[in-house]
Amino acid sequence: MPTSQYSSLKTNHHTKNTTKDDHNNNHQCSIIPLDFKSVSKLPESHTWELTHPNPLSTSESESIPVINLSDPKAISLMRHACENWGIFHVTHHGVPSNLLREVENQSRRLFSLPSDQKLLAIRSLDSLSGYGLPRMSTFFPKRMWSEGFTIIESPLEHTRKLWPHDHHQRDHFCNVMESCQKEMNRLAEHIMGLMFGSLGLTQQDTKNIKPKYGCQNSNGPLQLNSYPVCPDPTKAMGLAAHTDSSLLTLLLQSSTGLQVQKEGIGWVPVHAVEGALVINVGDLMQILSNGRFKSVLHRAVVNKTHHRISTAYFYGPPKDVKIEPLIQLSSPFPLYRPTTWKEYLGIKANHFNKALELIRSDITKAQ
Ligand SMILES: C=C1C[C@]23C[C@H]1CC[C@H]2[C@@]12CCC[C@@](C)(C(=O)O1)[C@H]2[C@@H]3C(=O)O
Ligand SMILES: O=C(O)CCC(=O)C(=O)O
Ligand SMILES: [Fe+2]
Repeated sequence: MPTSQYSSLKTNHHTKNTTKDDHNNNHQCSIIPLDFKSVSKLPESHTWELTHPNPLSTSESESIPVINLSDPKAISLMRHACENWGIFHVTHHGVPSNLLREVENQSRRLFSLPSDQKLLAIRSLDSLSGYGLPRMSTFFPKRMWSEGFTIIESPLEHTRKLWPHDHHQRDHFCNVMESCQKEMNRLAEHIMGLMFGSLGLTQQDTKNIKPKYGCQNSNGPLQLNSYPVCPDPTKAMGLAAHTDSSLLTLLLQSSTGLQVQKEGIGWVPVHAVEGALVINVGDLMQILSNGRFKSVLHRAVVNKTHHRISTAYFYGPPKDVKIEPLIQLSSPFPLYRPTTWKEYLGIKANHFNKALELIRSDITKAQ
């Protein structure tokens, strides 16, 4: 197992005034998902005080843009989508549909294992990979109605624990997820190129910038999310509102459940579009574009009738690469100071939604 570039990150925001035991208990509670099959009523621990009424139904002009990547207008549509929404669908993306179907099948297979078997692959205190509740769970008093499996670089370490004897299943799962990482990485790099174009960078600028991000990270983090059928969806939360730390996130959702916050409107559903992938702008892209592209606040809701699965690929720079506002976009001054993805994940682990604010450059704080 290669040492992960993120493995030294620790979450220590909840250690104040607690003993080591409290800390471990607290952490265990915030990492171990419920055995969803064993409950028929929404437990108090999973009942959120703020109920979330159905989002506004969207009229044509308010729905998330769908961009056909083979359309010559894709670049200008992308600029509009990134400035106004921070999220869009892409079609004609080149990722084989049978691979996407198989990613979902394999993910269902993993999450339908008995709870005690899944717990063999539980994420450890100081690592990002493995089975468990979303990492941001410690920031919320209530538990989310979901479980996740995070793959950092390779799924092998954890799948060995899930399927110790079934080599065939394990190899198949790993092959499918690794192909998914490769395909998603290729697509993310293509979309990054289009985004640079849409920010007004010349082809030469793009050529100079791209090698900084590319290649080394061809198997970036993959997050499998599972949202089991919920007895009382209006009082539960699948994944609480957050932005992603990545440059871009590529999401496969085969049924609707994702919602985004739109200024002046509220929560807008991102309907599943057959064959499409959802692309959202992450915090590092907001930094790189000097605030032109907004990292979008989003959440996932649950439902009463079907077990929803989603898969997110987080595209970001290699570990030592500093991300800072592009010089071409930094007039009159850069809004953010340079940071690496690794450093930023550490800040996010401690300060969650305040992380972006914390790396605003001194010059803007002095204003
Ligand atoms: C590379 C990443 C990106 C992570 C951390 C790490 C692995 C898991 C990702 C998520 C997935 C769920 C939402 C989020 C907010 C979370 O809690 O874990 C994400 C977080 C981030 O985008 O910051
Ligand atoms: O399940 C979804 O639609 C959203 C998943 C997500 O936001 C994430 O994994 O970061
Ligand atoms: Fe997300």
